[in-house]
Amino acid sequence: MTVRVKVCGTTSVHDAVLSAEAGADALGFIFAPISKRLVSAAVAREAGLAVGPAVARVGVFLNQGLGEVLRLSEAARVSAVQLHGPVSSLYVREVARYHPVLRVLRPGDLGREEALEALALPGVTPMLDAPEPGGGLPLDWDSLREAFPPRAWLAGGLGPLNVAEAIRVLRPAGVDAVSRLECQPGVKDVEQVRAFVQAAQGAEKQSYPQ
Ligand SMILES: O=C(O)c1ccccc1N[C@@H]1O[C@H](COP(=O)(O)O)[C@@H](O)[C@H]1O
Repeated sequence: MTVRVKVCGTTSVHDAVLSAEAGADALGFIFAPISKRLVSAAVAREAGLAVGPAVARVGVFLNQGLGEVLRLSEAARVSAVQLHGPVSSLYVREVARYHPVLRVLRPGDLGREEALEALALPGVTPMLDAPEPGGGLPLDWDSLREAFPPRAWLAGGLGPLNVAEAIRVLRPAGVDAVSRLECQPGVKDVEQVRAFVQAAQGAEKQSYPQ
């Protein structure tokens, strides 16, 4: 099994190339207006062209209208969409008609039927994140061992120093991080990005020996 590594909050072509060269499998582009890492569709599109199709480009949205999600995703030419917020399974289904979806859940959502319903839809992959997206706070991984959904990705306060432990405990399909990889909001710290990708890939070799 290969753990996928996503570096989120990309706001420039420079940082996109930096993360791709560090070995990231996916880059996140945040289109939520409240974010300190807000990026335009034009820059995201240019960054995607710079890294090429081997690196996934994920458009990140927080509780935004369906039309806005589809319009920005099309303009930025993303290859997947990440949906945060209390949106309905009908909304997730509609987005998944056009794009592969990472549906973000918080630990408190794991018992909610409406939240879990969306995970059964074709093209929808779960991602577990902390209640405050981009807040840099890790989840309590041990308490999630039983409830962690199959095929799920993990986010929330991950960085070079703790990602290996998170992978060992929960065995996620992918890991995602932003705030611990920056020198300031929206600007990548190259050493942290490299160390994060290496730590995740190294943990994978230990956790899933061939
Ligand atoms: O980072 C943001 O500003 C943000 C805003 C709106 C939606 C999602 C956002 N970021 C996501 O937060 C998680 C993890 O962040 P962190 O590593 O804990 O800082 C990640 O999924 C980002 O895509």
